[in-house]
Amino acid sequence: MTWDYKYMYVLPLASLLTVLIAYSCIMMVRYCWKRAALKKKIKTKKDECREALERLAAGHQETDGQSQKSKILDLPMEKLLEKLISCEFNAVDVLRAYQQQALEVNTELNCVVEPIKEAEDLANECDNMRNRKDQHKRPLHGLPVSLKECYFLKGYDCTAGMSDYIGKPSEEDAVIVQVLRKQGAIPFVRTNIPQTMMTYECSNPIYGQTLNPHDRTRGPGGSSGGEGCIIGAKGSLLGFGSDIGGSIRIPCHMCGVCGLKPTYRRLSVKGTHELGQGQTLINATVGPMAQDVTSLVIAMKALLCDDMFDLDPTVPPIPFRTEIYEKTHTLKIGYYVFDGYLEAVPACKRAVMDAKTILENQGHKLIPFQVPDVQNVFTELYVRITFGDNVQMLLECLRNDIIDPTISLAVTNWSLPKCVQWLMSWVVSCVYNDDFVGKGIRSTCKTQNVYDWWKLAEKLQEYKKKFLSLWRSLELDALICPGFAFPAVPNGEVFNVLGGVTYTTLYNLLDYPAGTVPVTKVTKEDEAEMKDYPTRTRYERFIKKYFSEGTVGLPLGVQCVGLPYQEELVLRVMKMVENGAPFTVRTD
Ligand SMILES: CCCCCC/C=C\CCCCCCCC(=O)NCCO
Repeated sequence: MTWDYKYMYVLPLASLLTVLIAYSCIMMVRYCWKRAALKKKIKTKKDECREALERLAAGHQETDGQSQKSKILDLPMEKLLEKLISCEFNAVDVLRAYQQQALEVNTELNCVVEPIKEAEDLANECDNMRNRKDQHKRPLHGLPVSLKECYFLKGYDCTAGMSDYIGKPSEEDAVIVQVLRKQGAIPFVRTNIPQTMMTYECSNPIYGQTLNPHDRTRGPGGSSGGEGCIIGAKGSLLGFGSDIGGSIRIPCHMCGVCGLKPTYRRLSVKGTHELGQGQTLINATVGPMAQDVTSLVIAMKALLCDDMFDLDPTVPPIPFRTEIYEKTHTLKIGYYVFDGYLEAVPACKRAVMDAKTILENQGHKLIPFQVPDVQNVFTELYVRITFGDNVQMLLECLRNDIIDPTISLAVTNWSLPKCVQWLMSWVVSCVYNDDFVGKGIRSTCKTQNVYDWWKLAEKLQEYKKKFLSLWRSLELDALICPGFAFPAVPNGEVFNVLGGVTYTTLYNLLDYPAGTVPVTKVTKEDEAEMKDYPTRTRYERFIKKYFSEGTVGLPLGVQCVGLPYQEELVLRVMKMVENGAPFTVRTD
């Protein structure tokens, strides 16, 4: 028998193949095993939160019906506080009324992540204080407040919708939470967020999707969507959100509530979950959200106190300047209805024009304002900075996670090799007939080294300088502009209209305080005007589709903007707009 040389390769090849198959099988099993473990981890967390809510609901069934409930829920925050401080109402009764209301609205809207179990003890402590008559010293005595899930709370997981953070409870409360407690407030529920908090569709694989209180087929906005929703549905009077691109203002606009994004560090950000805290050019801020402007003022007054300045010495010790808020002199206010990139829909433009009339009727001078270079500023500065690590940090956090469908397209794109992303970005630019997304994608892979980063920081400074000199040349005190480019977006569709964020991101980039106040609602006439909305680009076509029908009655806000550290002036403008347009929070 002779050895056939052609067989000399068979054995090694067969062995190699066997090893490859075995390796693939092992990897597959490992992947499936990891995936199953991940699903279990998420389910366990979900079950824990659901059970906590059920326990709270069961507790309420056992307690007697509350005669005072509707009396409590009908009061605006200012009046409720008066009754709590004067001991006309018990903190425990008020807490129970709001717990019940939150549970009720949550059944349909899914805005609450979990209840805060310490609330009951705090309420009892409040009621015990009345013997010592100490309650007068605490401006938020007995007030239940809701918190976006990203605030650290001792003993609670702070996940931002990412399973990597499940089972890692915070060791300490956020500074804001500590100060709120010292001032008498009772944190009572934690509210939902989008996965990563870097989009405005409020959905994640752990807690699910939150719906808009005015139309369940649409979203509440985000990322503080749970807050917008619970306050808009009257399940909370005061809540706290965070904002690096509009996350306080977008849900306020879409849910018909008020909110303030202060200048960075006017309030302490210590103890809040943020991806990429090493990025310090554009910073996330925290701020209050409420049913009316007076409640925001009460919250700011209470928070800007020595306790906050002691607990976080990076916060400038500037107490709330009531004299600025209460001044009555005539203001010069700029306004615009179009920022130069995506046309706001007619309803959102009208909201600004309504606010303009309201302010003019109060004697103020309004002049047109033109935002310089907004599209370029978004792609070349905002995206390049906020995703300046080539999105590494975000991808690392999501590496072993289940990705929510609302962000999966972005995450898939970012996971591709850079050269493929580069090619894709040009395809996208052509298909969309719009350079916004394409440029945005290219921007996330542009920064290579410290030199690039410094150049970017310089460009940001230049833009800030340009904007300020325009502001100064017009001698403005404040600005008003659309709360957003459109009202609440149909569920699952935010990605198709992402371009709307230029209206809000601008004021994060500039670090100007900006607040959103509801002004009006979409009318039939606004909708009819959508027939002339442009359809040149993909975003425009989607906007036309989503907002030409089914939007009547949706809330619309305007943004009021001031120079850095002028929160009191911004609140004054918001209050004046609110006075002329009493918007009642409505739930259908
Ligand atoms: C993970 C999905 C990202 C999609 C890519 C979007 C690029 C830019 C859009 C910015 C959108 C900003 C929305 C609001 C973010 C915000 O303010 N978050 C609060 C964090 O505290």
